[in-house]
Amino acid sequence: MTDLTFAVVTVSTTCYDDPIRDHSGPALIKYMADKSNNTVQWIHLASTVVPDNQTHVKETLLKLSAELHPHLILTTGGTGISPDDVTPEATREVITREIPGMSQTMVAKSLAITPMAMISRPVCGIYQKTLIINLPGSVKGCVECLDFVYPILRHAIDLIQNKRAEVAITHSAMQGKTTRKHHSCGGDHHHHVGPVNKGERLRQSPYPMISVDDAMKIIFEQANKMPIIDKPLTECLNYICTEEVVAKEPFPPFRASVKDGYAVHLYSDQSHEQIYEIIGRSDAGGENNNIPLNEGQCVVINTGAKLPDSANAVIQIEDTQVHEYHATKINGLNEKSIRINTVCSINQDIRDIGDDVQINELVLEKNVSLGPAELGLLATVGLQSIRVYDQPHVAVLSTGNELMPIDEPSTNNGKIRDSNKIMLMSALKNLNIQNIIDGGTAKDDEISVIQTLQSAFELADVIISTGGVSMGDKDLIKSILIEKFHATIHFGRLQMKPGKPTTFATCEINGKKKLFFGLPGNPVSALVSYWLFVIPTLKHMMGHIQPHHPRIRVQLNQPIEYLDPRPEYIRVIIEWSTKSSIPIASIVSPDNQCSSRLLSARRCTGLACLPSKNDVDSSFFNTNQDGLGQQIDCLLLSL
Ligand SMILES: Nc1nc2c(c(=O)[nH]1)N[C@H]1C(S)=C(S)[C@@H](COP(=O)(O)OP(=O)(O)OC[C@H]3O[C@@H](n4cnc5c(N)ncnc54)[C@H](O)[C@@H]3O)O[C@H]1N2
Ligand code: MOO
Repeated sequence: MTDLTFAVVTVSTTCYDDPIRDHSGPALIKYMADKSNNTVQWIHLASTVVPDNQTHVKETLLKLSAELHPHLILTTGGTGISPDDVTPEATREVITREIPGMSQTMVAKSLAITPMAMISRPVCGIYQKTLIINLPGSVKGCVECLDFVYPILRHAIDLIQNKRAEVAITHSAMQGKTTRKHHSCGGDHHHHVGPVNKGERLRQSPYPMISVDDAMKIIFEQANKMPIIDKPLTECLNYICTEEVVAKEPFPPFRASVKDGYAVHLYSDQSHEQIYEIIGRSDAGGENNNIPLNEGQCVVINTGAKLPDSANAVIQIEDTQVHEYHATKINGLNEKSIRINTVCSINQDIRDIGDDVQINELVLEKNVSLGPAELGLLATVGLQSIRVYDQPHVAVLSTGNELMPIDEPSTNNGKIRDSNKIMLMSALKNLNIQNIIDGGTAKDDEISVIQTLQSAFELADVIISTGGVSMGDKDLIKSILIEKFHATIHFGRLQMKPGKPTTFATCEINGKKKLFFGLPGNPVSALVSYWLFVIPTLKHMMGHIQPHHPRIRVQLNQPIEYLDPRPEYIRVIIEWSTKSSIPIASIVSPDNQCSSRLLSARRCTGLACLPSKNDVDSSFFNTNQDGLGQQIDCLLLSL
């Protein structure tokens, strides 16, 4: 299986203004995904939307090639003949070798479908080791044209990469002969190194902005349940059990007294005077307590003690009085006989064998969280260990030269205390994660980031980092993940506020799949992303059947007057009261919920979900005169 990487650039001013309108980019990604099979796996590294601007397109192509080194870049749009169509010109500025045959094939084959192909000007060529292909802008056109050239793509890439073995195999397959030294495909077996514009920076994120729901789906496709292990009951609190448990023994295992009092053998004649002779005692856990009783005899008994087989009722001490005393104490008491002051019935205050748990009764369903009651129950029926989903090892690491440990005194040299580390490690403790690893702090240089990531990957199944995922030239996480750890970045930008640069990647280290959450550095963004994505993922891995936060309807305590283009997750404190039929959500620090301001998360118990301003009409802002705000959905984080 060969992994080949590709990126997609949509060239369209309209889509640049409103990326949701880009359908061609996603169609190309889908086409390539569908082409993955057991010999080639197409890995989508990045997508971006740029306006019809020659410099912009050129810079994007240069930076994508230089930073991500994809095998292939597909552009869609801007290949026509209107003044705005500049993709071919921009591409020509980038490529160092043109492949006219590919462009001619696309035009020739398209002509059989539409005469419009006459005015399409795609350019295909090579920059460094990346093959760049211009495709038309329409969904149908771009997919059709890609399909025309797809049959030679793999071979072209092998040639560009100078993969001699693969090239030879293709040739022999094509020509029905053994390996040839020379061939006629026009490929150059010596790879071409073009100039790298080191000084230039990508001015737009190459990562498409995807929705929170899509992000969640992607994560859940990648996150596998943990292996099942057998664990001693004493270590199983909050684990999810994977087996159904049926009682192998009854509880109580003997007839037991429900009260402190007397175990009696009742007179069969109800009219008999209710005086009972005390002939011994049965203590809880005591031995030799099966004293034979005749009618009118009893033993002193305590709650939970085994009843003599011949006892047929228990009378609580409150319903008796001493009738006669011994001169001295026997077994701690000097009572000789008692009178019962109440009407008794057979079997009263006796727990029969199996009254609480019958033999073969289901005591625990599968996939249940093991809380105190469940563990007590399992102990009751004699289990010492149980099969549960294991927990992942989770590492938390910070990035940034500005960070100093929390026990450092204040300085005036641009340093701040690392609050994210303690915040996220505590959040994991709250989730009852047992194996939390302090993954250290990476400086803003390649070597430090690589070393920190390497050790976190070795120690943990899930890695949570904060910082270094946005657009700064010191934001190294994504490129290092791709280049040094061959990670797949599943997404690198989200339609949410806060938390836009939240990144999710997977990679394989020592034969094991690792999940990487690159949370933004801003503390509130990090915490909101942790709540939204990391908690459900970890719960899912640990076997929770309902890993997602409950979604409830709340009424805001004050009206929202502005909305952001990104759906926003505002921090609220949910107040439940009998006065209102709907919980009231008080916005925490309503005047300033900026993502660096952790005060806006203080005591927060919910994330109220404000819609994007593009998804509502003006009626959203019409609230009642009662001073309260809109009714909206809210994720319940805790009570
Ligand atoms: N040109 C652009 N700049 C930024 C964008 C953008 O789209 N274009 N996005 C902004 C958004 S939104 C966020 S959120 C931040 C996230 O940036 P990073 O994840 O790369 O994080 P850093 O730049 O490393 O740090 C951001 C901020 O957080 C502080 N920080 C970092 N780590 C910690 C920590 N462990 N404890 C406390 N505080 C921490 C750091 O000092 C910075 O102030 O990017 C925007 N920029
Ligand atoms: O998305 Mo950022 O997280 O707004 O500050």
